[in-house]
Amino acid sequence: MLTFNHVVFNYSNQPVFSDLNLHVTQGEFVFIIGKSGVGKTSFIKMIYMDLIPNSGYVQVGDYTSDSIREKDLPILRRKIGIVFQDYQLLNDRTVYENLSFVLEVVNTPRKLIKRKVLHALSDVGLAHKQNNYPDTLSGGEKQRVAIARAIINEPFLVLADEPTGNLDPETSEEIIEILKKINQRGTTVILATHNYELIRKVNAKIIKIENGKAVKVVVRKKDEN
Ligand SMILES: Nc1ncnc2c1ncn2[C@@H]1O[C@H](COP(=O)(O)OP(=O)(O)OP(=O)(O)O)[C@@H](O)[C@H]1O
Repeated sequence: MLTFNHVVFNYSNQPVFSDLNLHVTQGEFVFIIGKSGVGKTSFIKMIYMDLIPNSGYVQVGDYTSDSIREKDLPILRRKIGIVFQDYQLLNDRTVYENLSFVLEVVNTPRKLIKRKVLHALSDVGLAHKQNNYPDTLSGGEKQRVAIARAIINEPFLVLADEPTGNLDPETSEEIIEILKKINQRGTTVILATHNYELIRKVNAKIIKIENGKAVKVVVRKKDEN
């Protein structure tokens, strides 16, 4: 489903990945950890092919970074849901409109839009806030709207870049629970964080980025003795 094969990546004069290799299969929950500046955001951007390796390749579903065509990028990105630390909601649109917008741009019939928006909002427990504007929501609620937006096109993969970075520990746990629920339906979830507390809360594969490479990590879970 996702492969990084001998990926080398540098910004103009900043080396980031020297030989990154990893494989994720459909349905996995994967944490990408590593200290600040190690390249977690760059890693996520390589998955939706906003960044392309200098050498090696990234394969995502049916697409490979060294052969993907410009016109295929929107098709790939429609199949991937992305959640950011700062939510990236449209503040001049209601919660409903933030979600319906995503479906309108792909010409979804109006009747289906309503059904899908309400379904996605009830998945994150926010159907009752559909007419609110983002600035009337808490940080946790904003992130739940962002997750609803990410899953509305039924992606095979959800990428979350530090999704709990602006949230308190309890709210962070709620966000992780929602992502777990999405994962249990078969959607692959890849979550990048430097919050090592989070990783004890889910039975997940943990990959640490270190010195430009990916290293698998085994962590004892909180509920294990
Ligand atoms: N557009 C850019 N141009 C040049 N260097 C960049 C650019 N974006 C990031 N970098 C550098 O590349 C390295 C990796 O950055 P990246 O944002 O991927 O790390 P990160 O692990 O996500 O960090 P954080 O946890 O602090 O967000 C850092 O040293 C950063 O300064």
